[in-house]
Amino acid sequence: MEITQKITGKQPTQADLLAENQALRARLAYLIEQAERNHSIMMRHQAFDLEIVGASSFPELIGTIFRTLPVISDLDALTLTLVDVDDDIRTVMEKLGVNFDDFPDLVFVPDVEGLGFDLQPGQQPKPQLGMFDALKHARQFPQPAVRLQSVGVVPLMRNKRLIGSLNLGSADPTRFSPSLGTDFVEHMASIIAICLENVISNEMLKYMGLTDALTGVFNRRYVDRRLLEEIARARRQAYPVSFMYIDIDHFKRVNDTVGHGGGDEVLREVATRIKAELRLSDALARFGGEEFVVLLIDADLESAAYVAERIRAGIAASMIELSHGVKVSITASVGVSSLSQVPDGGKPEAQAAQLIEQADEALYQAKEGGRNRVIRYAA
Ligand SMILES: Nc1nc2c(ncn2[C@@H]2O[C@H](COP(=O)(O)OP(=O)(O)OP(=O)(O)O)[C@@H](O)[C@H]2O)c(=O)[nH]1
Repeated sequence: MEITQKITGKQPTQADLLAENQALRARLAYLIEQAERNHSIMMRHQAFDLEIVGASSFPELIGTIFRTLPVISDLDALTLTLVDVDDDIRTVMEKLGVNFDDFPDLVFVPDVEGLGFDLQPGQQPKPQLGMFDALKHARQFPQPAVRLQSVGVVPLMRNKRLIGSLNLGSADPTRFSPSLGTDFVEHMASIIAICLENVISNEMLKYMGLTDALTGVFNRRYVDRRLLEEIARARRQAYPVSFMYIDIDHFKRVNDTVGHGGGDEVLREVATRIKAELRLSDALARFGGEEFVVLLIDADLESAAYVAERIRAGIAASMIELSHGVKVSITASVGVSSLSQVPDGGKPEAQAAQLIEQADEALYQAKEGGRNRVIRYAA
């Protein structure tokens, strides 16, 4: 009101006051709307933060990020790049059953240079906001669904270590401009980085607890647990489950000839040869010593024995060359059993024990029968 008076030098009319009042009301309504929108964005981001903090596995976390963040942040593209030295993350996750085909927007690079930040010694990389450049951003956005115009590539840092980048894309050219403040995206990236590091560490621990350190295949704990799950599932869905006991013949002699280190190399090679004959759904484990077991899903005794024969032949097919050049000839005996041979009814624990016992019994017969052979359990 005062302003109107000063400028014009005359008393405002009622119409002036009304117009001004209306303008102020409109401005107020706009500000309220803005505040409500910001509040709603904040609430959605808070809910998102809670959701990702609560994720208990790698696929759950990645799935939540890809599903939720583009919606609450109104993005046309969202991808995540992770530094994966020596493919460790990928290998472990695949072992734990993660299917990376489910996450086409998850990109791995072998080193921090692959992230494309301008890395200066002693300085933390900064978010890069600006126009989309198909050449420069091809790695971050391998297959954008829409024509991107502007992007934000935000570093993911943990304890001053660059672990990846969060890549935000928009079809709006003004969305990510270099002059835009980066506090918000940096905050978001820091929470995502913490969650990623936690979940990856947990998955690594889980993996170590379920695998055999020497050969990298599963251990007994894993098979015991998986067997119970599969027996329960096989009962519900009525598909066959079979089990195989594989024992290297005269392994003591191998150790005596090539030493314990040489014996370890043989164990690793045997694991590789067994794996080459298996399907992704089968589980290979080392039960300790020179014994391996395989849990075959959706395979009856007949087909399990067929796979067992291929494994036996694969182990015996060629000599194993050790790192110091010595070659050793190896054979293995195999016992096979199938859940269909286990009496129905009983508890899954009892059925699992019986399935293992029957394969062990068949293995014993294979050894007795002269080794280097496959025997099916016969009641
Ligand atoms: N190198 C190596 N040897 C192992 C490991 N665990 C067990 N062994 C050896 O595996 C051998 C198993 O020997 P036995 O159980 O007597 O059986 P075998 O000599 O394979 O004879 P058959 O099974 O009857 O054909 C022993 O010499 C163990 O020391 C391991 O992790 N590394």
